[in-house]
Amino acid sequence: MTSETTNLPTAEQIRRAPKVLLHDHLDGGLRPATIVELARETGYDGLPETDSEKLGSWFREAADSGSLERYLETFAHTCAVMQTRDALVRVAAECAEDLAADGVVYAEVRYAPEQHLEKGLSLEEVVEAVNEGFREGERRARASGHRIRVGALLTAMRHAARALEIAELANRYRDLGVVGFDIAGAEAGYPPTRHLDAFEYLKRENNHFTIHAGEAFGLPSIWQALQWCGADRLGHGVRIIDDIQVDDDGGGVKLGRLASYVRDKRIPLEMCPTSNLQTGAAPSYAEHPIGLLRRLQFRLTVNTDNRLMSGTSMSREFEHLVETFRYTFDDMQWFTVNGMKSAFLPFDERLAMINDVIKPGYAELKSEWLFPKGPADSA
Ligand SMILES: O=c1[nH]cnc2c1ncn2[C@H]1C[C@H](O)[C@@H](CO)O1
Ligand SMILES: [Zn+2]
Repeated sequence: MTSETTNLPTAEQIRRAPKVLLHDHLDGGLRPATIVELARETGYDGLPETDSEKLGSWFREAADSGSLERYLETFAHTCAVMQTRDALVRVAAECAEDLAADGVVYAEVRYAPEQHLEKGLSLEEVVEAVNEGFREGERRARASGHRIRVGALLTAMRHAARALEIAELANRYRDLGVVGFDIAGAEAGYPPTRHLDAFEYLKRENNHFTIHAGEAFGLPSIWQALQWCGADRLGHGVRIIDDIQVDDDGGGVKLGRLASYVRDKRIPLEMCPTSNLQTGAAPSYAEHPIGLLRRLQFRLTVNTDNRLMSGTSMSREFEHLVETFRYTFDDMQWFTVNGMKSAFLPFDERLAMINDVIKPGYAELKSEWLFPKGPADSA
């Protein structure tokens, strides 16, 4: 039987659906073949594998450790091959191309400029190379029939002490390809308040930022990110589940003060399900807090985090969710509109993306069941 209610999105439809991505790391999304080539070109001899297929598997397995700290160790290899202007342009262009081919129409891609200075580039040269790559990738995507816009988020590493400098850099390149700021890296032992000066500076400049919080560490990290630092969004934020009580029979749900605040204020949560399984932040897709948080109507978005380390894509994240929770096109559209509402893009552009790109895209997909494919379609 085919009806709208039983018609779950297929993998092919999920790929064609317009998608919005707010949490994706540039140094976590390289093509394995590109890493191998760049290592050869730049003389980096530290790769654990030089066959691109084996290298891809190595990243997925090494990152699948149950610990954020071990997960983060794998980035030494990607950052090692991203130290020249040409390498950064290439990696950024391929990132935009790959996302567009996967049906992403708007993406905010983050990276830490301070991790790309080993061969003498300045912070400004790093930002300009990445921006150039994104523009090139957008052009190539258009040439192959896809439309995408990519904005950069500049990340400061939370164990380091350059956050204010990176925040100033983000502000200098505002309206020039950089749409906001973030902090990332090991969470335990490095609370966001260590970088309060950077966040206060950005607030004074009316600029936007998200903070990785509530991934490897729980509620105190989320609380600090919101109430001390003033984050616009939370990177992950899955541990907000620790402030929600569910009755044994699953019937009653009680939100604590912090969870209520997050929901009431519509704080966007950048969910990255597969990454959370790898770092141990969630035990399985079925038990991932996204299921409950979606039912409770938190402002949730779906993201990839690190496509290379997690062997994922936006489409694959949605495939897992459709399979696990039987999400429909309406659910997919809800996540996607949430993403667009939460983007660091001017309001008029967000609205136009929602009304002129996202909603028509889902309307088209939702109507396909009415027009079953015939033999002519496979010709
Ligand atoms: O999920 C994450 N949590 C904290 N830090 C992360 C995560 N994914 C990537 N990073 C780090 C490693 C990268 O080198 C850095 C900048 O993209 O951000
Ligand atoms: Zn992340």
